[in-house]
Amino acid sequence: MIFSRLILHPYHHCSQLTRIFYKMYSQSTKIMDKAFINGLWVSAKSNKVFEVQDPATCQVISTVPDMNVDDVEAAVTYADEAFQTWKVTTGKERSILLRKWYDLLVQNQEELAKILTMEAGKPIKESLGEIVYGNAFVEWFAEEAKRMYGEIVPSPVKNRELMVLRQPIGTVGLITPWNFPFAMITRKAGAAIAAGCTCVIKPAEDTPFTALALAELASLAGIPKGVINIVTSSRSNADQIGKYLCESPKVAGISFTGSTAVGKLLYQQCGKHVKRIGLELGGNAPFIIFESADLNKAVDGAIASKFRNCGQTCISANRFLIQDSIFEEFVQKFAERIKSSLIIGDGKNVQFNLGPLINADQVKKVEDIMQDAIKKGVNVVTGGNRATNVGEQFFEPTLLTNITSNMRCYKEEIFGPVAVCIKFKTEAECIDIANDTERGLAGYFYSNDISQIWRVAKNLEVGMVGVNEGLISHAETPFGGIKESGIGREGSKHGLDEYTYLKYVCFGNL
Ligand SMILES: NC(=O)c1ccc[n+]([C@@H]2O[C@H](COP(=O)([O-])OP(=O)(O)OC[C@H]3O[C@@H](n4cnc5c(N)ncnc54)[C@H](O)[C@@H]3O)[C@@H](O)[C@H]2O)c1
Ligand SMILES: O=CCCC(=O)O
Repeated sequence: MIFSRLILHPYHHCSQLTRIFYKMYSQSTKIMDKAFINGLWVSAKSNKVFEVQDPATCQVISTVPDMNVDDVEAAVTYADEAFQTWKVTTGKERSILLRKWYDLLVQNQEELAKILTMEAGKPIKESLGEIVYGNAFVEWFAEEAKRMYGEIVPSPVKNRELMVLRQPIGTVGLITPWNFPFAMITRKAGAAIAAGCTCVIKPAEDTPFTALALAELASLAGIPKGVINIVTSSRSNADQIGKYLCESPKVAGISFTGSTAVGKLLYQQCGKHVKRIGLELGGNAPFIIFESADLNKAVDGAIASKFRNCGQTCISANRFLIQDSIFEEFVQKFAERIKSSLIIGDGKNVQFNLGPLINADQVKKVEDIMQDAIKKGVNVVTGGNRATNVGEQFFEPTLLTNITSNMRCYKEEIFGPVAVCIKFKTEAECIDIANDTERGLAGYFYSNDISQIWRVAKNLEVGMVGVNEGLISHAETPFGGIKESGIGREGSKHGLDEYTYLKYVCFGNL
């Protein structure tokens, strides 16, 4: 059915997008095996490829080029060439092309969601949610492209006029994760292209297909060759590609979303060349429920925040902090909701709303964290095991109490469907626990005490706060963290800042 919809699509040839579907949904032997450089679909210079698996079935979907530093060098050269003409386009011209891209993304959103579910395992409804969310960045930056304002500064001396221009920084390297393989690209590339930059994008090895589909639609929208390039690579080549992007004089900046360890490495590599870098790294979000909270609303928020993408979200609730007077009642309601509303299975089937973990490493990480907690005396209220009856990479939605501060689940970003419930007595104690981490991405709390709401919103050491709300991300608002969760902001009117620099121009002797 999908395939016939795409045949009717007004594309002039069997597009890349169509070929991906052909493989996925008709069991054809045709494979989608190309990266996208300078407007062309290309193999790796080495001709090497690597396999990408469906995390729900562990079956190979297809192969893509396993590119290395030779390929990324070519991509950067083309992107740099394209920058020479792209940087002099007007904001309005860039806006029109971004809008065309957005329109095509919207027209293809159902198909894009299916690709996303296939490679990331996200339940299909949630994938559609990510596509809609990701598209909103392209729409937003199509509008912002026209508003890249400079400043006229009143001169403190006579005979001078002072002006501040905003200019694109150049070619940028965008390195993206597997957990939001679509929206993390549109959030970065939408802003970069709007600002007049060109991009070399390295998608995560687990999820290259949504990136390739995005490039196909960008090309159909008329975004010129070289402005968007996608370099696919296996994990083993990621470090040399990252290093090249950080060190090449033709790359003006890096934007990265992913683990704190890799973010720190890229920061170091960029530091050597004083290169611009935006980092959106791991979180360890507290989700606090105070005794004045509406517990039913808190349970809604807890489910949405904890189990979004099976817990594999940088802003997922990682530690539930619950005031002692309502601890038992909240835990009971939360456990009941987990059992009654989360249905684990292959997300291609609309009846399932909790998918697999992305890969074997992620399953092992969650299992190890669980084993450590069991050894140290945790109480498993529900779940706690791999759901091998469903598939190799599925993990039961889990709720834990009796947490102690020496457990890994107390300190680490779990990135899985495991909810950790910790009791506290006073607001001060809870703020201390919430802030007792080197991370500072998001924090959530439920309260109906207005003074407390102001105090806690201000005292949480994070870049984003949800008050009586568990889902907070929008294209219109600044996304980013403090402490070791990163630097810079994405989305919102601040999103262009990462990709522009200010140039002060002094007109003298007038
Ligand atoms: N902040 C987030 O949204 C986010 C996303 C993914 C993973 N994580 C965290 O990271 C943990 C591990 O996941 P992961 O290993 O896939 O994340 P990762 O940081 O290793 O991977 C993210 C991206 O970085 C690339 N990469 C890896 N090593 C690189 C290097 N040396 N130089 C340049 N690029 C490199 C990967 O190929 C991928 O594209 C997760 O358990 C989770 O805690 C966070
Ligand atoms: O996990 C990273 C991104 C999540 C979001 O944008 O809400």
